[in-house]
Amino acid sequence: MQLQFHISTALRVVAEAHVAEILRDAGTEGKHVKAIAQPKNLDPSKLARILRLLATHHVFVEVAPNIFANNRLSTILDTGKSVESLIKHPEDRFAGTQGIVALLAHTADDSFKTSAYLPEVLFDPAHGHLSDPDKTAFNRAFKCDVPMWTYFEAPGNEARLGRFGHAMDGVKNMGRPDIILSGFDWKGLPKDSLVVDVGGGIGSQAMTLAQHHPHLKFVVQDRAPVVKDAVQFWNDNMPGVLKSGRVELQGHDFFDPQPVKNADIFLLSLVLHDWSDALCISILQQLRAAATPSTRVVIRDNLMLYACAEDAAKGIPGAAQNLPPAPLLPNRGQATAMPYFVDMQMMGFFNGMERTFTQVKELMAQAGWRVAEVHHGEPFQLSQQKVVGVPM
Ligand SMILES: C[S@@+](CC[C@H](N)C(=O)[O-])C[C@H]1O[C@@H](n2cnc3c(N)ncnc32)[C@H](O)[C@@H]1O
Repeated sequence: MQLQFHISTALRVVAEAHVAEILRDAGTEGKHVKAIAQPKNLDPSKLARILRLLATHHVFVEVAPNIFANNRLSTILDTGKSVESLIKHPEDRFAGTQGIVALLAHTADDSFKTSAYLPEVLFDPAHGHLSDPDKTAFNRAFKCDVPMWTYFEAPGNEARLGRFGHAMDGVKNMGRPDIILSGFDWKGLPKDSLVVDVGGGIGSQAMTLAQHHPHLKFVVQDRAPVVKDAVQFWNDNMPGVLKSGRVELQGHDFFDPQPVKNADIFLLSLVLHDWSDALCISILQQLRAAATPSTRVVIRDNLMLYACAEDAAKGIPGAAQNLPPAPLLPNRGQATAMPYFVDMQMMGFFNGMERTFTQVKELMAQAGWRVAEVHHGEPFQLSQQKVVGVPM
């Protein structure tokens, strides 16, 4: 188990060497590793060992000594672009893709390096108990003293910032891409209801909602440089929608007063898990201050379960869950380990965390929101849970 990290390294190498794209037309016969290594000038004998580790895990096939072919798992690494264009225009590598390779590259690079430094931070008497977003394992790994978001926006890190935006689209496409549609009655909202996607990234979730619910309007807010990247994403996928005004992209820092005062819904999708409790309360308070009596907040994050039984909060529609019988673990064990991995990422990147329902409910109460509804969804889908709040 303790050596599994080499798989992350190997996956990053093959993704950045465009191996799946090089092998696309080679079919089941495959190609010699010398030809695979050539476009990115890698040492063929080293690349062969990396590919062999992956083939041992059924990603790629070694069809004959040093000859490798794609298989079903390795084709997930194919961006669909030509090797020539990937090499000539690395800045466009993820544009128009499903973001899954961007997600893999982000986690095998940013997350992996960060995770390696987590023990150093946890055992540091000065930093181990802090929850500041600039005193993290990420800060140690990348030798910087600003939060990850600020670091990504610094000159020279454009590729990391762009990759992160597409990686969020990858998070969506890795599971059921329309998971945002379930667990809240978007259809039942009156015509022209305004959904504000706060910290919406390039707008992956808002786009799914906009495509399925033409009666809704959207403001997608994020940090200014992210919003700049979002323009192309919307123009490519929903041409004309920005021009029509149905969707607006807005640079906004969610720690500042919320400028939209007539929102029907404030959506916080995968936002609160990035922050400590105190900072989550600040974000929720800004939304509460801008809410009308009928505004609702929809929080989409993983709702964590203990690895043992816990009394679920009673009296709230949807809060109680059907748990599996023993000897299965109450949280279904390794089969649902993904949110626990994501939790480690949040700890390393931001001093953030994935929370239990009770923890989310308490944060909301401290910011003036009452939980009205909870949706747990299907057990094996990542980040699908939704908690709906109304002003207290
Ligand atoms: C984990 S991503 C989630 C993106 C999107 N909501 C989704 O579900 O795909 C968190 C987002 O929060 C944004 N963010 C971070 N700090 C912010 C701030 N102070 N104000 C607004 N957005 C911020 C990041 O740029 C990033 O796009």
